[in-house]
Amino acid sequence: MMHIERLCLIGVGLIGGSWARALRDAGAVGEIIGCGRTEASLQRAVELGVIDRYECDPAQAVLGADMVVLGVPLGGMRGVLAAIRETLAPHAIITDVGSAKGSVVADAEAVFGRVPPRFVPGHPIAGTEKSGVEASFKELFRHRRVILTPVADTDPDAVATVRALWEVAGAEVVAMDVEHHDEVLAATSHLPHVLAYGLVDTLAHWDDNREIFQYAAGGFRDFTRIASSDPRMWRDICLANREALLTAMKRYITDLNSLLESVEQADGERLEAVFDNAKQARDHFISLLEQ
Ligand SMILES: NC(=O)C1=CN([C@@H]2O[C@H](COP(=O)(O)OP(=O)(O)OC[C@H]3O[C@@H](n4cnc5c(N)ncnc54)[C@H](O)[C@@H]3O)[C@@H](O)[C@H]2O)C=CC1
Ligand SMILES: O=C(O)C(=O)Cc1ccc(O)cc1
Repeated sequence: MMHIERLCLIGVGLIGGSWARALRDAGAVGEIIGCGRTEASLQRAVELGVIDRYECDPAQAVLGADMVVLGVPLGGMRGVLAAIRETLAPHAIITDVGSAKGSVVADAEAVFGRVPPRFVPGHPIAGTEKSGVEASFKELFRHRRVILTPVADTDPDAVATVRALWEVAGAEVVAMDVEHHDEVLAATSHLPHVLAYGLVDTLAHWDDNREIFQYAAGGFRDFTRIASSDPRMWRDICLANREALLTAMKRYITDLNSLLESVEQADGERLEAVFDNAKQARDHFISLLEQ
């Protein structure tokens, strides 16, 4: 099995913490050094056994590391890369878990002049609406997909190592190009989060006493769970994947306007046709997920 002697995790939260737990559980790592902004949460990560020790300065944290995982929000990636540039070991593999990939690739280019060959951009398509190391758990990536988006110069050995470490955590790894990743995720993840936040915000403005929320059924709860996600993280994702998100939002608005027309015109046939098509598409993809 793949073994990493010293792993440095910068940003010890839900995603980085869950991966660290899974790697440790499988015996795939020797030592895990954490790094973050708040000492109290790093201390907690040590108590939980997620990391062995921590450093508050990223430049110190990466010293001697064979692998560096960037588990910070997208808005923090560039600063962290700049901070570790001088002290990173030449053989070290770097990867990240950010929800958009074009922005991380641009950050690496800005800091290093080009994407370093041993930098493997990655994105686990798994998570929850919770944040922080307390919410992390080792099974998070089991039977979930992880997308790696290597660029032309990325070292195939580094890709193979990152792939093997996700597989240790139970994930299924696929490779995709950066632009395609950002378009697909804008449609399937970033747009739904914007819609959930937007809907809850609209209803909250509508009724300042929040009375209507008392009468919300299960469907409302299902639809809006993701509006409990971390607002700063989602601000960063929307800004990082602006172009693709804009395209997805415009498409959705066009279709929503057409639904509005159907309601306005009391066009039951058209409403039913849209709902029927949506139900078939969803039932199909859910059945694929459950296979
Ligand atoms: N939450 C989710 O469901 C998923 C999140 N992601 C991505 O994973 C990354 C991390 O997300 P989570 O683990 O959910 O967040 P989190 O909030 O649980 O963890 C992030 C950690 O990074 C630390 N941090 C923030 N800025 C930092 C900086 N400049 N330097 C060092 N540490 C810093 C925070 O204190 C926190 O401990 C984000 O880029 C996000 O887009 C990817 C897949 C799923
Ligand atoms: O909470 C949920 O269901 C999510 O959708 C989690 C999630 C958040 C961000 C990602 O980039 C990937 C997955």
